[in-house]
Amino acid sequence: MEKVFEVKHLSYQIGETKILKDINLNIEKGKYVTVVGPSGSGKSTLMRILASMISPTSGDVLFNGQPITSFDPMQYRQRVSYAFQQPTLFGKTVKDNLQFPFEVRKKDFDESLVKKYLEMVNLNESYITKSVNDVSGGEKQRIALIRNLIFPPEVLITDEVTAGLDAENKAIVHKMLNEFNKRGLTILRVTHDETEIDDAQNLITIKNGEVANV
Ligand SMILES: Nc1ncnc2c1ncn2[C@@H]1O[C@H](COP(=O)(O)OP(=O)(O)OP(=O)(O)O)[C@@H](O)[C@H]1O
Repeated sequence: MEKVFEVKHLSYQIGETKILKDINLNIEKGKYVTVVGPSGSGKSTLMRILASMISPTSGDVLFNGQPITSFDPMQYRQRVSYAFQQPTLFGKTVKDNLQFPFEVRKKDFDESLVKKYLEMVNLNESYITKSVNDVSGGEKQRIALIRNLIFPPEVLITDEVTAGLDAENKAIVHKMLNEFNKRGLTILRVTHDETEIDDAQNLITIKNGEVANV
């Protein structure tokens, strides 16, 4: 199997505090990997490193066989997309957010495509013109998620993106992500959700900054 990520002897520390300790792991292309572990164990830190938002103190991360440091950050972000634990919407309207993926790619806004994505996460087309102040936390999460997917990346990292959703909307997000995964998207999902953990095909457990299983 082809590896999308190879993590070798990766450590991360802040001052004297060791947050990640000698992490070694491979992520295979096309997998749906679930990352679990106690609060504060280092899951988000590891995901932020894979998303190239922070650099490890030591060790290497290869993306498609190349060090992630060798990629242009803007290009890398289009290939490896990170959906935050607490998403923020920027600008004034939902449209400002969903236009952004087109702007960074210098493409014309495609309203019908955006409407299709909104529908996928159970939001009707009227959301396009809504003010960012008038959408709920769970709606924000779903809008931020589709912002990551309008132009599908090669890898999607989701950090507890279903945490604030009710059962119906959780199921909708699961279905959407499963479909993207079936079409080839590699997904790394951080979660504390028992159902998501029970359903997981590939589990990575992080404990005290270390991989507890591979
Ligand atoms: N910028 C920072 N400065 C100081 N400590 C930090 C920083 N970032 C993370 N930490 C610490 O590193 C440890 C790991 O944090 P991290 O967010 O990676 O954990 P997590 O496993 O994702 O937790 P949770 O499940 O609660 O989201 C925690 O003890 C946290 O307090």
